[in-house]
Amino acid sequence: MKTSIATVSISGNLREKLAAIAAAGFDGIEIFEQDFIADEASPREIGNMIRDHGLEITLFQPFRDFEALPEPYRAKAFDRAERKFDVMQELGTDLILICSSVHPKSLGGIDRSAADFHELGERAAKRGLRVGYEALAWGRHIDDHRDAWEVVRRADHPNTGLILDSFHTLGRKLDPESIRSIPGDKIFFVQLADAPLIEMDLLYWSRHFRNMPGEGDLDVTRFMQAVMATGYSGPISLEIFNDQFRGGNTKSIAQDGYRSLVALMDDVARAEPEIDSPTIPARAQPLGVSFVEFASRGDEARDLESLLSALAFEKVGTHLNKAVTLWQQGDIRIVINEETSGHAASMWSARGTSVCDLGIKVADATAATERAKALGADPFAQPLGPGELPIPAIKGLSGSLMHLLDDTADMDQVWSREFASDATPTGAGMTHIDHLAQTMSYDEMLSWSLFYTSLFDMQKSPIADVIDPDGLVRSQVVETKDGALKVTLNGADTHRTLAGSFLAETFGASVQHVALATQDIFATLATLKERGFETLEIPSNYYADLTARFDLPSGLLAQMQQHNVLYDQDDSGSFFQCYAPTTAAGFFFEIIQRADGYRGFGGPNAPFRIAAQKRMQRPKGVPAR
Ligand SMILES: O=C(O)c1ccc(O)c(O)c1
Ligand SMILES: [Mg+2]
Repeated sequence: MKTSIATVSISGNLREKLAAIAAAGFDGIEIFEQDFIADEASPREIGNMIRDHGLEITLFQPFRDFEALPEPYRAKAFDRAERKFDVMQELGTDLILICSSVHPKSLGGIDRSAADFHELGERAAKRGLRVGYEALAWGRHIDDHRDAWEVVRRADHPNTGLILDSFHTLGRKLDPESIRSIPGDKIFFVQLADAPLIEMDLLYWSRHFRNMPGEGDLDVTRFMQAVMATGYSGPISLEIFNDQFRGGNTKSIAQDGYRSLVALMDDVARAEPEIDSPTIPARAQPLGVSFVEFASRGDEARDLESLLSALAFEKVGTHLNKAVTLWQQGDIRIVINEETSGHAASMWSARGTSVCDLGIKVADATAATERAKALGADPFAQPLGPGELPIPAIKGLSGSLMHLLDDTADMDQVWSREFASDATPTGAGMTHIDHLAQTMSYDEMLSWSLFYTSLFDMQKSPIADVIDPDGLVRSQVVETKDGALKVTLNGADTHRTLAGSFLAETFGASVQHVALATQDIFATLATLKERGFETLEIPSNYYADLTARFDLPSGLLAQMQQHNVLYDQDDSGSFFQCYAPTTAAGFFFEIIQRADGYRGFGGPNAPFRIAAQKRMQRPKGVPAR
């Protein structure tokens, strides 16, 4: 099946768009009229340029306000169509999209429209062209794909067909099952878009908020299942009108698009096994975080080591061949990489001390890597030194790296083999990494949530607002059903927020905090206190408010206040959390205890935590700004 994307979906001029679309792996483009009118080359030259990129022009669009007009408008509409046919022949494409009319003079009437489409089909046939009719969700008389199909059916011309667009069907809450009764050969083209569920005017929603399948809340998979059931075999094409994407990174938005299409078609094949069979491995099941690796150097590395020591981590090994050390507590492994060449070195040069690599444990690392590659991720490999194990890795987003580990091929022995370490120090009782918190610019949140949910069997939560004293941060949880891997994505709009200043300090690093789980936070903190560990100070106002919000025993409250522990409670259980001081760049560790199956992340405490961290970062006596 051919993949395609509309040129409106990404930013840049036509040439930049073509390069990015071809590089991402698409077979073709829907060319938007504006995109080629704005270019200085002739339609013929543009057509050749597109083909030189190895791309096909799957569709020319849009053509508006054509059908059911009275004279003299009707004749004019046919003349306009003939002019567009000229352009299409120059460009070298045979299909035009005609969207349902919003013209104030349009008379409507299924048979009137059908007659117009019969005649247009006849004129198109003379030139070897085809016309496709799409119901805009806000069309004046036709706003439902079922009515558009009735027009096409009655037009009864081999060169006139239907165009389906998931947004117009799902955005209007029309049942996509109704597509199953349309003959597949009369569907000339299929456009796909998702969108977040927000109550607003349909036209405005469609033109500004569409996003890639899987990034929003519409059931695009079910829509596509119905399309495939008809026997449709034409291109599947993304048509995404989105303000962020129009201003985003051309290359990475195109890559997101390709990733979303591959994941969608895999979902469709798995949901409709009678129609298609999957061709790529299923989403990988993450089993947890195997390691977090920091790129660091010199004094910065010593500072990080002091922080880890204060948190009762032990240095349990040094790498066979490299300037890399392993720090451990329970099942938590922190790797400090001070190599002067390779990935960590370049990350350190660009970003200073920051997380440069994540190890994710999965059931089958080879299958997970295969899936990642099929979704467009680049595999990553560095030359292996003597005694080193080949562990598959992929490049993530924004320069990040992810290793995928399983228990085969001796991968579980990497620590003993490469670091001569079999120790499992208990330290202060922290057992495993509960979650990772990634910071990014707000614009990158969709890319990251798609990255995780398309590669792994993980679900995303709705986006929540977190109030920073200096701005808003948007936060979203991406996690497995069983909670084995939990990642929070935090999107910053301004550099003045804590998250935003971390991004600026580290030039786009991603993991800003790592949450470490303990079964008994007070025992852990008592041990850490003996080692001179100091937690982030929480003001007494917070504890006064806790007393008002929850019915807590006074002994517990005093204990929390003594250790600067924050508390949350909901239907799922209760939660204790406390924070280590932030590093110079703004990275920090959090220590948490979940009780009675609490599933949240202490969201209500975030504004107080952020305010406290900002106070701690600011030298005393210096005003905020
Ligand atoms: O917003 C529009 O006008 C518009 C134009 C062409 C399309 O294919 C579409 O889905 C919407
Ligand atoms: Mg459309």
